[in-house]
Amino acid sequence: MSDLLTTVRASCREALVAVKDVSHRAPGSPTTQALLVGALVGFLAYKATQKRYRLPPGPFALPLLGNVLSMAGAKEAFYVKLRRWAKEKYGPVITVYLGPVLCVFLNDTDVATEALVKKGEDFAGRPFLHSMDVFSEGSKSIVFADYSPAWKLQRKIAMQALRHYMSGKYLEKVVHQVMDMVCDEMAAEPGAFDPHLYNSSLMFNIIATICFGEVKAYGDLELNGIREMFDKFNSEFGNGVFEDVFPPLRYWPTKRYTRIMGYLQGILDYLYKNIDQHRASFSPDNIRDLTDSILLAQSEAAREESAEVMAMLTDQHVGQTIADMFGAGVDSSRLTLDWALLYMAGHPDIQKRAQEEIDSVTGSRMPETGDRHKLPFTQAVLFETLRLGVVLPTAVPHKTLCDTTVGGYDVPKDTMVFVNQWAILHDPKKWDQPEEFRPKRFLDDQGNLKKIDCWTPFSAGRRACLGETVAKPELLLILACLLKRFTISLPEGAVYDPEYNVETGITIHAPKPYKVVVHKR
Ligand code: HEM
Repeated sequence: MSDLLTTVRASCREALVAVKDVSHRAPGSPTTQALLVGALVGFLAYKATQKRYRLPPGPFALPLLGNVLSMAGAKEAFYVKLRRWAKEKYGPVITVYLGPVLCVFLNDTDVATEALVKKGEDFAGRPFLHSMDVFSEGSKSIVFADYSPAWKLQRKIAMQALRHYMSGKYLEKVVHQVMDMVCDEMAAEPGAFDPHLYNSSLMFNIIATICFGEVKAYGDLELNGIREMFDKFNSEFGNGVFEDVFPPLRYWPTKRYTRIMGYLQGILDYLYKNIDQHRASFSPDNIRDLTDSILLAQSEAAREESAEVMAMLTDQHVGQTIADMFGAGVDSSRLTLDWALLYMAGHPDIQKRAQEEIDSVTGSRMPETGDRHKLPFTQAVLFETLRLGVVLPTAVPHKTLCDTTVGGYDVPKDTMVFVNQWAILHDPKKWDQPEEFRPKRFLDDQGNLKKIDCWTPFSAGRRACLGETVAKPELLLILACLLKRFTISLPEGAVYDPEYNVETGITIHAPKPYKVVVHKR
């Protein structure tokens, strides 16, 4: 490894000398120079790495851009292209260069399980991404922190708080309150409408109430502002930002990057305003919500733990834990609801069967969290939605913590590793007719829910979704309440088109905008 570092360092020196020379003779804009430095350093590091390791196969990488041009294109998302490459050319483990950065994509269940479960610790890191490091105030969030004692402690505390405040009767009360408001607004729609806005309002309000304790009115201006910033972030971030893969660009950022960081700063300002208000009125004898619960954990640790532990639980760690609830919890859940409503509108027979099941269990009352195990078919509808509409198609990137292997190939330490969840959950070898919406695949002959090992929308291993155990009951309750109140259909004459929106890049798998009509039941 030290040989490799020496080679890379020498290559970097050569690259810098070369760039100085180029810029001396043909001075360009700082951005051009930054790109040249990044490209040359990356190319030489690429050559050095290739010699040393038996890397997984992959497409030819251009010196300047790696494979980023393959990510562009209006027809096919990159994760779909990768599955095609895996089948036609390279097999399930593929090397791709995002600019100069070496990345490995895992495109089937077997190699993903080998990496995430069997060699869990080798693959448990998170890569350094400049944009996310700025947003997470130095990688102090659970999602973006590297594998470390600080991350473990933060994850443990957040899990305890989530179990308390995002489950059982508390969750049910919040969901019922928010759903009543949002469903009334939906019912007042005179005709067909895009449900995304309602699903977004619903999820932002639920998470904000769980975190900050107060249900906001429908159309609350502050929450709407935050929702808009999330939407703008999603529509601009797409396949990521150049600043993450070409370090010199960070000193001369692009306008898009500056806009994206502006949205993220707006979100942080909102969160810190609420957290500061909680701190000012905090009392350990009156824990009001999830934020208070995390503040309590922090104050208890301050009494009992060493300075070393407290350095892992600063005010910024607390703020970033709340940011995780919004960042990781809201988008995934609201997009899952977007897919669910589309599938329901496109499959009236399946919707009717779920409604019959819900009615038979709940009678004249609204569904409750305790009904969960009596609703296997409705749960199967949710599981199939999470499979087919896999909202985080490449999950969150991992990083190798040591030199390791997967699928018989070498993966050097510090490699960025993506798990192609979309390919795994659409794999024809594991799923019969994977493009079909068929909840029955999750039921056994007696109609009971069955466990399917390759169903991994929440990923697996050490970095698996922290929110899985709360997201499933929460989304089931929301879906059951929606189907109890409404029958959802496509507008007259509309054609069912469950296609994904290719413009959202590799980070998000969302349906193309569509409209529905709701009929009160
Ligand atoms: C439809 C709902 C959801 C889906 C499909 C989903 C999926 C995922 C996936 C695929 C990951 C990446 C795992 C990996 O790196 O291998 C993740 C991470 C994470 N999720 Fe979720 N998630 C959902 C809801 C939630 C909710 C409601 C919360 C919390 C309120 C949450 C909190 C987190 C956190 C904190 C992480 C980072 C875990 C870590 O790095 O240790 N998620 N989620």
